[in-house]
Amino acid sequence: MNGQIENRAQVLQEHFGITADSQQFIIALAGNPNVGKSTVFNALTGLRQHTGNWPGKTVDNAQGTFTHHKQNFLLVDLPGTYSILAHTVEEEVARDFICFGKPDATLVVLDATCLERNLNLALQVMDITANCIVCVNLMDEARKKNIHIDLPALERELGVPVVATAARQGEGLESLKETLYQVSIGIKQPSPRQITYSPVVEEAVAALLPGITRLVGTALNPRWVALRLLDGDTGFIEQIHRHITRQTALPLAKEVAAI
Ligand SMILES: Nc1nc2c(ncn2[C@@H]2O[C@H](COP(=O)(O)OP(=O)(O)OP(=O)(O)O)[C@@H](O)[C@H]2O)c(=O)[nH]1
Ligand SMILES: [Mg+2]
Repeated sequence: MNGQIENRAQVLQEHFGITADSQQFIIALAGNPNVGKSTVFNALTGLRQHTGNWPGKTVDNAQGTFTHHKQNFLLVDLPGTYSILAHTVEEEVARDFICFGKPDATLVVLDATCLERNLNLALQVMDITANCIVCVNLMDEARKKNIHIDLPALERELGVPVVATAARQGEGLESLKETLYQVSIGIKQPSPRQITYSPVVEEAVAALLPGITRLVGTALNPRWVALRLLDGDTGFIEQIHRHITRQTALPLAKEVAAI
């Protein structure tokens, strides 16, 4: 059972306290603090939502549903974070959900008025999952400040769908729902730009990839796992151990130690 993730509904229930039915598409909502995630979340889900805490953590959790083309979606509002390298409990929650909750798509909300800073998180999410959509929110504020964003160029550069919104005004939400639908159902297939690191890092990644692929299979993106391991992220090895298989983590740790 190496590398095979447990049944998703069971993982969602046991590890994340989320009850989802097998017909629902699950969307993770990520973004820096204060970019309008909850505004997007509220605009899409209305009153069909409930809030609580992530299991075992004093971090807020909000889940809500919406329907588009008769397809039901479960939207999960993740804590606002600048990164998902798990230096804080919020980052750990966001990373674990994107990695192990296996959402059908991850929506990264960005602030149109400070795009460059916000793109860091989008690039990290794109390293974990191909099913990523970028929502450039606060477009009304950007317009007020005479900030022009070349959305087609951004989409080309990132390799993932980009949707512009002004969520407080309800602008762009139909297009957002349609894009979430198309990516979740597979009509639209993002192909995120992959960052190339220095030759020494790339060589180490290449050395690790076969072993990691053997161990995690398709349960995680092997390149992301290699980069986390090379970064000495021992907490992540523990999470792999917790979420995937008990046999996986130890050989992984040995492979890294051998490099
Ligand atoms: N002008 C404008 N304001 C917005 C827009 N979207 C959200 N806001 C406002 O921005 C502020 C922050 O919005 P939230 O939805 O709470 O942001 P968040 O990302 O959930 O914040 P955290 O959960 O604290 O990380 C609120 O005052 C919103 O009303 C928008 O498109 N335009
Ligand atoms: Mg919020």
